[in-house]
Amino acid sequence: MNILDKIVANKKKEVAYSKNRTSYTKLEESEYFHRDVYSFKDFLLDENRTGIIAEFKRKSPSKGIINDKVTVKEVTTAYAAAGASALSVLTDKQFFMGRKADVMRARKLNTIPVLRKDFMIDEYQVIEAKAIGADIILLIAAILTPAEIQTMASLAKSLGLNVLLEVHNLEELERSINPNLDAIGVNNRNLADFTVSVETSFQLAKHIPDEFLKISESAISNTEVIKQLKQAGFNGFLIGENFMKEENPGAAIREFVKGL
Ligand SMILES: O=P(O)(O)OC[C@@H](O)[C@@H](O)c1c[nH]c2ccccc12
Repeated sequence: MNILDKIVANKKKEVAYSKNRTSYTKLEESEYFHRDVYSFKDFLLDENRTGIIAEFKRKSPSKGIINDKVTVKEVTTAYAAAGASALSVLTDKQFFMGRKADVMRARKLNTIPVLRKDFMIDEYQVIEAKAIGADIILLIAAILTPAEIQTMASLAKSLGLNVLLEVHNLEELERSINPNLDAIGVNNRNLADFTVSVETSFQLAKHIPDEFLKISESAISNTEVIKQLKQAGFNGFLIGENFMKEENPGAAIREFVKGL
């Protein structure tokens, strides 16, 4: 079994457990369920912001522990203050050391969009994303059928959430695209074997229709690449490790944005 299969197998169990523990009714009673959602597009295209979607990630299957010493509060507020257009917060526990409470905390402390970063396989998680305060959900083409993407994306839209579809190649892009998506993210990391190449973004850019926001995800470690990605038509840049690997991720993003 490759890592993605393991993650999905574990996620199925986790979702079954959550469904048992917290009913749909309970989720809909959450204080965050009834609220205005921040528009991903407005913040990404805001000239006063950087287009960076800055990620809070303690651990990953490819790198192991990245940083388990910092708090959601210090990191996410520093990201936002440095001009991040959105925050990405991992909620997968087993493989990324994330928690749903991390999204709730990021939501409470910040006034920019929050992406719930997880492996969505069930509509329950979409409702849950809204209930914990997320504005954006991630749908990963590699683990979902086109029909599942369609169903989860339209549910998300009906709740006012923004939808980011993640693809890794042209085949995934072509089979998965549908009008309920707001943004297409090209993952430069192959989730099945962890190899990384920003070339993936450059290659796929021209195949993404202009009505969607274009995001380049993973392995972005310098501002030169961002300039090139902008030239190629990208509006957003999802960066995790490059900031999180530092003792002070807030200082790292502040330094980084000076180069933009
Ligand atoms: O830490 P990086 O290389 O900057 O990557 C961030 C982000 O793109 C990566 O964490 C990611 C992209 N797609 C995902 C799907 C699930 C979990 C994590 C991810």
